[in-house]
Amino acid sequence: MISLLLIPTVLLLAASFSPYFKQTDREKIQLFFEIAGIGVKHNNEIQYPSYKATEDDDLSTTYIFRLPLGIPSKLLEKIGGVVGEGLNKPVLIKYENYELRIRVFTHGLKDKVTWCRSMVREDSWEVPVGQMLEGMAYHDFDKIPHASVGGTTRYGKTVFLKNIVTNLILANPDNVRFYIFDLKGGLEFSRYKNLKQVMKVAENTVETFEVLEALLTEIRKKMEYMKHNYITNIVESDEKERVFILVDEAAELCPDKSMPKPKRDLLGACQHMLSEIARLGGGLGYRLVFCTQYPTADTLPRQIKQNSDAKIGFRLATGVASQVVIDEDGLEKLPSLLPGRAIYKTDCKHEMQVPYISDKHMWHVLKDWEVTKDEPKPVYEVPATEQARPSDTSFIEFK
Ligand SMILES: Nc1ncnc2c1ncn2[C@@H]1O[C@H](COP(=O)(O)OP(=O)(O)OP(=O)(O)O)[C@@H](O)[C@H]1O
Repeated sequence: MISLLLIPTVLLLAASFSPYFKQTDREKIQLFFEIAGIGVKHNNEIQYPSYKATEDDDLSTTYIFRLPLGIPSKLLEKIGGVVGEGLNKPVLIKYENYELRIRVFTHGLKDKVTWCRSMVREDSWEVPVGQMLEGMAYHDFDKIPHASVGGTTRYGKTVFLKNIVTNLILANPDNVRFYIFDLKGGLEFSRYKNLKQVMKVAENTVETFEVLEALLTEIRKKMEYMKHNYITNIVESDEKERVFILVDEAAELCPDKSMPKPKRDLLGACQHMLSEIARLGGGLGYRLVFCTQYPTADTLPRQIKQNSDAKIGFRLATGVASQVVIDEDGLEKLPSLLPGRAIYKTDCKHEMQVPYISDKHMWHVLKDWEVTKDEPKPVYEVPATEQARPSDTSFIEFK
């Protein structure tokens, strides 16, 4: 029989401060198991996780316990909360093959992490998304092409996008292209027009429609080109170019019943084209980052969300809004008045502090890429020299 007596936090805290409790973290953890009933009852005897070993590193101490047979994962999920609250320290829990690892960190997340050049990973499509307890987390756009981002106004979405642009330009100056949809009137990204790697900054819905239409045509041509050359995914080919489509304030593209029909149709078409880009573009080298401060089923279309295997959420007002962005509660519990604090979710979930880059710092590192421009680059054309190469072994063949 399994026994779980979940005890109030106050009891854990009382235990922590009791005179009988001047013990090491390891001994306290062992006691928390007993107080919280984290164990398995077998033949009238409760078996708790038993201590095996301790490992130290610069950031933390990890206590390793052997788990009793038959302990349910639901019970293990609670250990992080129980031990974290009891020790009043940040902890991370891992369990596998009846081994439980409780990593107790010396420090919590920093309130601010300043971006620096050493965070750039040259020649890669990896971008630093945030400082976790364990170190910096990188998002690899070649592994997960699309990301959706949600968060209340002034909590760091635009800074996050600027972080992406800066890192990618420094990492791949000759191979990255950007299309930026700055639907808050071009306030934030207007100067980016002058960057060599930025093809277009669309500042209103009409421009957005035109650019998306051209992009979709380009994507379809590229699809034909790749089919022609037996390339199934750009990542497995010699093609180096990647195209980033950044949308800042997707809610501006949301049709509303109160709008005149032509405007509704225009916005509906924009949303549809973005969904198509999310659906078709990943394998072809197009990466979509879609941000909104008003996450609802209307502002974050289903197809875009389903194709975004990375979700980044800043603080939101309610659990319902959090569900829209990261498919679970949690963003409403992030600290208020702390911009840059986010949850990054792929196949697992981490809380982190997004690196902050000021405009001044950013333009200092990007100044070499500011150019005078005449015309935007044409849409993708199949190069005359690049015809079918069925014998080229670096490409994957359709069977
Ligand atoms: N990662 C960060 N670390 C520290 N401070 C940050 C961070 N990101 C943003 N900030 C602070 O918060 C302010 C607002 O950030 P930002 O413009 O990115 O918000 P936003 O979510 O895009 O807001 P809106 O939706 O209104 O455009 C910044 O000017 C900066 O002072």
